[in-house]
Amino acid sequence: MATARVGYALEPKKVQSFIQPSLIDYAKQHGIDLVQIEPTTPLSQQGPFQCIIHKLHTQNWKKQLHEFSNKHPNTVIIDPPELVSRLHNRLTMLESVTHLNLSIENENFNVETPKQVAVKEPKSFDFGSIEELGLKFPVIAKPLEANSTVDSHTLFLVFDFDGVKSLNNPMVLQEFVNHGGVVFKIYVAGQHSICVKRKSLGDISEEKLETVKGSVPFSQVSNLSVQNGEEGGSVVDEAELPPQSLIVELARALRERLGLNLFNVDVIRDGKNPRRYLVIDINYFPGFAKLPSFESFFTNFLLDVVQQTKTN
Ligand SMILES: O=P(O)(O)O[C@@H]1[C@@H](OP(=O)(O)O)[C@H](OP(=O)(O)O)[C@H](O)[C@H](OP(=O)(O)O)[C@H]1OP(=O)(O)O
Ligand SMILES: Nc1ncnc2c1ncn2[C@@H]1O[C@H](COP(=O)(O)OP(=O)(O)O)[C@@H](O)[C@H]1O
Ligand SMILES: [Mg+2]
Ligand SMILES: [Mg+2]
Repeated sequence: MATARVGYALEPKKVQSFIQPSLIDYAKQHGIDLVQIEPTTPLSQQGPFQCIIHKLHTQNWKKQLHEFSNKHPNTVIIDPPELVSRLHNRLTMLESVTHLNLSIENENFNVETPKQVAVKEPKSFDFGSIEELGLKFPVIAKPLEANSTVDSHTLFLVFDFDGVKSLNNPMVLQEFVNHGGVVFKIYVAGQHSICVKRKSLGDISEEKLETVKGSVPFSQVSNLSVQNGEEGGSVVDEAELPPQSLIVELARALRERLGLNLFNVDVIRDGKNPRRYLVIDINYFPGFAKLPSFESFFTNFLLDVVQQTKTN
């Protein structure tokens, strides 16, 4: 069996967590040679590649990739950097979710995004009321830039104007939706998708809202004793997954809209309306290694890509 060379360009931390010996072995047994790309060595000296997967965003890397792709148009680049970059801003990230037309099978479900607005300078926030922005407290403040840094993952629950003013850096203020403490993560690799459940922020009661002030970074949310305590595990265990047809359709529709193959989508289910789902986050090339049978999940995707290059 001829082997296909698939190059990967990833941060060392990601190589460690993702390119596990079990993945290398499984891929090899199925005819795929996973080859590490050294970003500081010219790409042209490291080929040939049937396919390149990557999660690096430096200008130098993007330039190399562009030049390589022009010279070797048959190498499939998973995925185009200019499309990946839409996920690096929390406003453009969710644009693809608007006006998703679901099929008849799923027509009883609504898939939306929470209301949100960008606030460039929270410190000089001068709106008369949060309602003017089409929002109401509590909101969740997320750094506008989703650029893989620790800061970009530091979120805040915000309960009032003082809370908004306490924030630094451009933020997105997003409606907080009670959802029963469970987030669904739909992982997509080309035509393959899988949904897993994870613990999320607990619901915030009306009584709580009367007593909590300001803003609270996420790491401290459980200190508020919002319903996020020890029972978290069983809440997750007991939650019902979204219907499989909805998962598959959402994965397919977003893959087409985004023009991307490797991503995951964080989805919550409105606690007041079980037919209303909200997409809250989309991540490029997430932690696939956390999935059950991730070796076969990912290798099957690579096999599809390699197969397509042969038939073209
Ligand atoms: O490292 P992991 O396995 O936790 O994966 C992270 C993802 O976790 P998830 O698979 O959704 O549970 C994580 O997803 P969340 O934003 O936490 O929902 C991100 O995709 C993160 O990448 P980045 O820091 O945004 O570039 C991912 O980090 P990298 O693996 O890309 O560093
Ligand atoms: N609009 C929202 N309503 C309720 N909970 C939310 C909302 N947005 C985010 N969360 C909670 O915050 C967590 C992190 O938010 P997310 O947007 O996924 O940021 P990150 O990119 O850092 O993962 C989610 O997994 C969920 O628990
Ligand atoms: Mg997330
Ligand atoms: Mg994210």
